[in-house]
Amino acid sequence: MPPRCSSGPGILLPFLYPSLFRSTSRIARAGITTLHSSSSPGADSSDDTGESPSSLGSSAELPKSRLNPAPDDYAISSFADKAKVTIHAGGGGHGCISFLREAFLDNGPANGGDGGHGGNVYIQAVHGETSLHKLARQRIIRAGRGKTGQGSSRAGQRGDDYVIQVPVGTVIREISRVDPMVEEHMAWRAAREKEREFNRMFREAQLAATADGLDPDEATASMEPPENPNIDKFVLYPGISHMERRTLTLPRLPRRERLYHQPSGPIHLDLSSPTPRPVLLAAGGIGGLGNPHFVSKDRPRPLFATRGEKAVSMQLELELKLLADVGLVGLPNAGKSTLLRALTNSRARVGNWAFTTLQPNIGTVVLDNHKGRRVYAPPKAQRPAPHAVINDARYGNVVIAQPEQIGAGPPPRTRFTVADIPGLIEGAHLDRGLGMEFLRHVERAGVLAFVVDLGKGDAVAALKALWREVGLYARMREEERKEREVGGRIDWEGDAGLNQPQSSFGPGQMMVADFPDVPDADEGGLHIAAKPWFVVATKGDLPGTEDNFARLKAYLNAVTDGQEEHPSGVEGAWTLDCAAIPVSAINGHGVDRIVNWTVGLLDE
Ligand SMILES: Nc1nc2c(ncn2[C@@H]2O[C@H](COP(=O)(O)OP(=O)(O)OP(=O)(O)O)[C@@H](O)[C@H]2O)c(=O)[nH]1
Ligand SMILES: [Mg+2]
Repeated sequence: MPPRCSSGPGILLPFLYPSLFRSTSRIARAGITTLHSSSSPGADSSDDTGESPSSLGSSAELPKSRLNPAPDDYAISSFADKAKVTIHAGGGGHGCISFLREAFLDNGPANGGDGGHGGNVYIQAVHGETSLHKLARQRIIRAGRGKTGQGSSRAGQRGDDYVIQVPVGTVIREISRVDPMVEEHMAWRAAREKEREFNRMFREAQLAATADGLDPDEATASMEPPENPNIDKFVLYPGISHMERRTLTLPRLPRRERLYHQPSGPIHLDLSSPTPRPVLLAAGGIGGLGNPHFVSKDRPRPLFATRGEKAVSMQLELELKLLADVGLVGLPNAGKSTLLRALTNSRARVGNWAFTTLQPNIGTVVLDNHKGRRVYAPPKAQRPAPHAVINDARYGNVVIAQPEQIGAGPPPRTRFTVADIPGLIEGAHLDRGLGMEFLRHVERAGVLAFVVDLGKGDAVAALKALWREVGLYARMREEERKEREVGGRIDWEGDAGLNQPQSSFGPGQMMVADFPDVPDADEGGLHIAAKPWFVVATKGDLPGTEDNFARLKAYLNAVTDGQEEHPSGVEGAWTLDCAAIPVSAINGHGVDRIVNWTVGLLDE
């Protein structure tokens, strides 16, 4: 069979099984030579060395190198993809009770300052953050409390806001919330009810006494009135006596507008793109009013001020779904981490046993020389069109942009990220092994790369097993999503292209993107199966793997041609060009072709 990939400049001939390649490809591939290729001499060039690939032997016989490291040669990453945090917005500071005192002025006017407002807690998704481990350790987050007002009409300082910075791709769910204002309001209603009941009984007792010819005041003297229901909302002058406190007539609380509106719960945020402005989670309490606010003709020297509002606190669950461009999916010990090391500068742990990788690793494939200049610019014809129209009923008829509005096409891709997750085993979707925990990281990858070990059994069976797990997981997630009531989907559009005027949003206010709804979940796992994918047939250097690769290749050709169904069994899954790329990651062979193929799929 002729080679499947086009042999343009920059693409080297398949090094391992040249006879198995076709000459045409349905997807135009960008011809890119990575820096890694130059740093891994001999890559894709077994002809140069004259060495037969099959004679390279197993990893044990190979000299130790960056791609065949000792088990202890790896970088420990402090990574956490889940965190539970309790956030406390800052309470408002109390108002101050104070009077002007000056020489020759004994009883000056009230001059207590207002309390400061409490700080808010915001969340913001930013590039640069990669893990939730700091939050997982921190566990409790408090915004600053508003300071109490001071004499001489000095207002208290506002509490400091707290902005939680999370990686892009974090999903935030509210588990529980305590809103003291709601509790206070309920207590106030109960106290007011008590007061009304007392007033009714008091009136009845007085009427009864008058009817019996008794002194009504004497008859009701023993009846003790309940405390003013508003008493808890005021700070009283410290020198006030118990009796004064009982007889104090407190004014109605003035109505006050909140500066920031507490978002109603339960909060569910999906920060799948960087948030240009922080999203408000918990609003701080309003500061109390100083005693000058209560001065009146009858009450020239108010001996009280109001308390600052207590603020809301809530428990949140954060879950990070890494947003890598490519997700490596494979059975344990297939060679995923070695491949990641070969593709990127990652120092993921490699070992000849299952479950070497316990946490996801992310690596970046750099396609330029770090200075913006591409090592190899893809031909213009292969670049994606500068405009795109999604004409799909599920998304509505969304016209993204017209070419004349954009002018030039998108800037050429300079890098992409690869996620290596722990190996999957049969039943991973049922939480066997470590797989399911980490499958969510590939859920959002643009392209899936199935890493299949050619030296270990039938590659087709391995691929089908992997797809089965991924497909079942996808279905499970969709059912989960269906069950969960998604209150509101928050997304951010950046500063441009908003349907709502920017000015209508105050700083830190929540903004619901004017996107069409997420397509309904009832797709039978299509949200993963519709992604472009390919197979990395690794350990091609091992002897006797050629037949296995040939079978895999034939099977994938049949899937592409529609003679075989998609390995996940999902109807309508992506089968445009199902490729298998043979590599020997441990020798750095075939890595360029993976980069090349991936860029083609990502830019599609
Ligand atoms: N001969 C050969 N051995 C390889 C190749 N790639 C990986 N290996 C070996 O296979 C073993 C497993 O490699 P890993 O990269 O740790 O495999 P993994 O898929 O990340 O494994 P888990 O993290 O356990 O899922 C190691 O001993 C590697 O040296 C290859 O291309 N050729
Ligand atoms: Mg690994």
